[in-house]
Amino acid sequence: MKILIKNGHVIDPDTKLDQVADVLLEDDKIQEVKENIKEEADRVIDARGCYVMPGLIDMHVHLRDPGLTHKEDVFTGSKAAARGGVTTLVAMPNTKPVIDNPERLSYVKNKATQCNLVNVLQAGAITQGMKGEELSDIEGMVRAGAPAISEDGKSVMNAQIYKEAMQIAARMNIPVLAHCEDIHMVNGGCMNEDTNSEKFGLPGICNAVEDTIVARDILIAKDTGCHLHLCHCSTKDSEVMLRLAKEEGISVSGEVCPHHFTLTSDDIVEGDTNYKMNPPLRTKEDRQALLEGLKNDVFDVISTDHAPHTMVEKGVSMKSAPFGIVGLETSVSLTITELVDKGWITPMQMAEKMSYNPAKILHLANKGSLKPGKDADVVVIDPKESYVIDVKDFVSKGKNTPFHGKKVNGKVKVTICGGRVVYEDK
Ligand SMILES: NC(=O)N[C@@H](CC(=O)O)C(=O)O
Ligand SMILES: [Zn+2]
Repeated sequence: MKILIKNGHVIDPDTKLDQVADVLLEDDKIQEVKENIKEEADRVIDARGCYVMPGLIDMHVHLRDPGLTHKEDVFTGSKAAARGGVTTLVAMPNTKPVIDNPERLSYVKNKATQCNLVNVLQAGAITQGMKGEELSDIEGMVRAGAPAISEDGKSVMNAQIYKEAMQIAARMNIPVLAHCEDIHMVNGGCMNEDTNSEKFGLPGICNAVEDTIVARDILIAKDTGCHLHLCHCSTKDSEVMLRLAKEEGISVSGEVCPHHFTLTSDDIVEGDTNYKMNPPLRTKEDRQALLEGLKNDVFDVISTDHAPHTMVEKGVSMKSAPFGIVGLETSVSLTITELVDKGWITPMQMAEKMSYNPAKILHLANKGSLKPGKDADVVVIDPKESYVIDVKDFVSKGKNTPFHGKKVNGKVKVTICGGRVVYEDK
């Protein structure tokens, strides 16, 4: 099976190629990338005017499987990923039960194999049941295929337990994906603590909730030598600390989610729980720092934190609704509209942050690259096509997004995973 992608703007951070060229895929590998490939192919894709990038890698997805499949499951989540140009995703372990042992990890792996759409990698929980008390079988889960460990949804509040986990992660050569939040300081907060929370009369979440744990986690990573990846950074001081840690040579990376670089708490529509996520939308100053940090490559990764919830669950007050919004089907458009079109990042940086860097952090040697011999995971994106985001078009079970009705530029046209077309915009 040969697929020839013709005349696209090929953007490959691995080879630094950034020009119009053709890409030939043979079976599940990249065969050749150059101008004017003459080869016969089973399928020819006209990519004129489109970016052709290595398939996107989303390091932060909640698939909700097992146990919470009314919100999402491996199949619907994989379909949403494919529609978003994502060919590899890391699923977080805050499921029911929590994925804290090799058997549960294999359940997700097997289900993903049956779905046969995108590459689903499952992160293992750091502590048993995510209770923060006893370490889970980290070695066993890594042997069963976990590319990382994470307690996402929470921080491991006991620093000694976290240190032991980081020592194991360092030994096993896997990153720790850190959700930074001092739970004692949240104190019932449901949005950022600022003039808007005062105006709405809602309890706030201060920046220190995130910042204190970012500082702590960087210092424990320094001590143990493990790679620390900071999930969903939202504050200006997270950017400062990540920058300083990198300057000091500590092995650390950080991600920003589209909602945090697009919106601030000023955008919150009173009572609309689609604006409730954790960490919360922050202030203009925080957003500005995130944009600068993305531009200057302090932040290595754009991930979605795709967090589906049902309308019923979300259809309550700001105080009692669960935190989280979906992201898989809007991240490419928001990244192009808010970052590329406004000059914050180049298309090459987009490919780095959405594919190449995640592959490096997760040690996925055959991904995030269009070099011949690498996996035939490719996304074709029309950066100029504009459209209005409509939750009715989502294939995810989750419709919880504040971006319904937003006009955006940039549309995923074709997603190819392992040499097979897994999504096509028609
Ligand atoms: N981000 C969120 O608001 N919610 C996530 C948890 C998380 O990513 O921290 C979820 O699982 O719903
Ligand atoms: Zn989180």
